[in-house]
Amino acid sequence: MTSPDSHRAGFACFVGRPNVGKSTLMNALVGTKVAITSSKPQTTRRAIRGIVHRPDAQLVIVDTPGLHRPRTLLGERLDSLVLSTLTEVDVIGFCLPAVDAIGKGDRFIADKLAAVKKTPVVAVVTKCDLASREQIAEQLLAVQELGDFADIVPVSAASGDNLDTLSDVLIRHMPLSPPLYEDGRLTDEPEQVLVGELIREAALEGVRDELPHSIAVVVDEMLAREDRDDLLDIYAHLFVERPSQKAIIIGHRGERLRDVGTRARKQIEALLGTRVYLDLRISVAKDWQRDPKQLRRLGFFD
Ligand SMILES: Nc1nc2c(ncn2[C@@H]2O[C@H](COP(=O)(O)OP(=O)(O)OP(=O)(O)O)[C@@H](O)[C@H]2O)c(=O)[nH]1
Repeated sequence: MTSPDSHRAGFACFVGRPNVGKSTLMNALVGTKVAITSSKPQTTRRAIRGIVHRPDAQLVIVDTPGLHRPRTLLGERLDSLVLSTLTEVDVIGFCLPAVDAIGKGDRFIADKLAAVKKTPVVAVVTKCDLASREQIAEQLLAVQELGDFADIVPVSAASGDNLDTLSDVLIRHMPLSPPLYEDGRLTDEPEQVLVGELIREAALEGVRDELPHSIAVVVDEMLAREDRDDLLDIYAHLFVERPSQKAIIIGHRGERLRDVGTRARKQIEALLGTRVYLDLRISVAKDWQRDPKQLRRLGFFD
């Protein structure tokens, strides 16, 4: 047993270009599915936390959206969210896939990180299961050239390789502190937000490239069915920006939307451990990404 005075606890976040494996890595560290993943870039829009509980330490992970150059109002908000997150954590994990050559996007982020002087940065070389030993070795050298990192750790979220080492390294940067959250909690994200993310994930499956950024989900209500303790009624709205997108989501005779609802419901039931009735509506919120009022309504302002 670790003595209470040597217990460490604190916050870490992962940054990196879209699609470098941040969400998958956080899920693998925490050991359950708390952030959504998909092969489409920029699926993460909220700081979702997962918590790694160990006898000697508690590591609270804040998952940040991909840091990228702002294009829309939504993009700008994401970036300011990322930058404020960076100064509030104890350590930053900068994710770079083993298989991609370091490019402009990575340098852009490295420059931003260099400006956040207070927070130590650990470079995490991700997706090592896809790379040869030589490729990994070369990438480690290339990453070393990219910036001044406290450590460089190669990992694979898919195979689980080196995840314990990564936790150790991140925890080394945590202050001495008793646990910040009660034992057994994996996430402090309100259930409603997680439910919304699962619906969005189901809606994103199989849609074309331009659509992902146009989909937002608002969970209006989650209520236990009267006289039943095994059934939860969930009322949610899917928002898209244009009528043509609405038609795509609905599909032929509503088949696609029904399918989205079924897949989302199964995921939600698995998450909450109860049966769920999901009432899913779809609406057009014209150009919501560029409209501050709509953004607020859809939950992108605090
Ligand atoms: N083979 C392999 N694939 C991985 C690994 N980690 C992530 N991936 C895949 O890479 C893709 C992107 O992963 P995400 O975790 O969604 O990436 P992200 O950086 O969170 O992406 P954004 O939310 O867009 O910022 C998904 O298809 C994952 O399955 C890994 O360790 N090995």
